[in-house]
Amino acid sequence: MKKALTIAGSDSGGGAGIQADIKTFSAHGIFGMSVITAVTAQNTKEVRSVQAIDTDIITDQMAAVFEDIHVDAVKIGMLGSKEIVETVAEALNTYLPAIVILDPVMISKSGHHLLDGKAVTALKTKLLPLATLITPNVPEAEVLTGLSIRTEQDFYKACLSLIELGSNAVLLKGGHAEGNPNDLFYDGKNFHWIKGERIHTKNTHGTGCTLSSAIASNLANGQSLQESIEQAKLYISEAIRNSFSIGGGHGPVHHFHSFSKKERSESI
Ligand SMILES: Nc1ncnc2c1ncn2[C@@H]1O[C@H](COP(=O)(O)OP(=O)(O)OP(=O)(O)O)[C@@H](O)[C@H]1O
Ligand SMILES: Cc1ncc(CO)c(N)n1
Repeated sequence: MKKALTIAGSDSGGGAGIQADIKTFSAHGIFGMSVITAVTAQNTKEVRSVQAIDTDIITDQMAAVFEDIHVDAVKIGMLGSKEIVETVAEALNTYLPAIVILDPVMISKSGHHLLDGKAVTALKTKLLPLATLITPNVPEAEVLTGLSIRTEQDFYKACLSLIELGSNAVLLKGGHAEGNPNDLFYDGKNFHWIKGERIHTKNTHGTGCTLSSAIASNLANGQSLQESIEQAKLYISEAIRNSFSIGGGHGPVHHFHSFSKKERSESI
C-alpha cells in the first residue's frame, strides 16, 4: 500500500482540509498520514476561529513521519502564516520527498482568509520551487502573479508567469471562472485543457483540497502527472455530482461515491 502525507489545517466540519485529504487518500487505496498546521472551528457556513499550531510541533510531526515511514507523496494545503510556510519548507528541504503537490490555500468557500498576507512572499520564494505541481484557483493565481485572470488568454499568461516564478508545473483551476470549470495544465512545455462540465450545486466545500489529494494519490500509485490530473478531475466531478446537502451552507463532496455505487449495484 502506498503512503501519502497531507500537511494542512483541520476542518471540524469534515468537508475540507486534513479530513477531506485523508478521505480522498483512503478512497484511492492510499494509507493517509497528516501533519496538522492549524485547527479551524469551521462548518458548511463559516470559519469561526483558527488556531495556528506551534512551529516546533509542526517540525516534530514532520520528523516523526519522515524518520520512520516512507512517504510516496506529499500534499500541502492550508499553512496560515509565514512562520509555518518557512517551517514546512525547511523540513521538505531536509527529507526531500519525491512528489509534492502544493495547493496554495488562501480563502475558504465561506470567505475566510486562511493565509496571512505576509506569508505570500515566503510561499512564492521558499515553497513553490519545491513543488512537483502547484494547483491554484483563479483568485490564488491572481495573488501569486499580480495578473487579472478573466479570459482563456489570461489563463495561459498566468501559467507562464507561475513557471517563471519557479513552479515545476501548474494546474490553474477554472472552478471560479465563468462557464464550464475547465482547468489549464502546463508542465513548462505543453498546455493541456482538463475540461469539466459545471454541476449546479452549492455543495462545493473542499473541492480544491479533494482534487489536489486525488492528484497526489494517483502519482503515489504510479500514474504520470497528466494521467493523475485527468483521473483526479473525473474523481472530483463525480464527488461534486454526488455531494451532500448537509448543514446550511456549502455542503461537502462525496469522497466515497464509487464505493456506494458499487454497494448499490451489488444490493440490486
Ligand atoms: N460547480 C462545479 N462543477 C464542476 N466542477 C467544479 C465545480 N466547481 C469547481 N469544480 C472543479 O473542482 C476542482 C476544484 O476547483 P476549485 O476552483 O473549486 O478549487 P478551490 O477554489 O481551490 O476549492 P476550495 O474552496 O476547496 O479551496 C476543479 O477541477 C474545478 O474545475
Ligand atoms: C482547513 C481548511 N483547509 C482548506 C480549506 C479550503 O477550502 C478550508 N476551508 N479549510
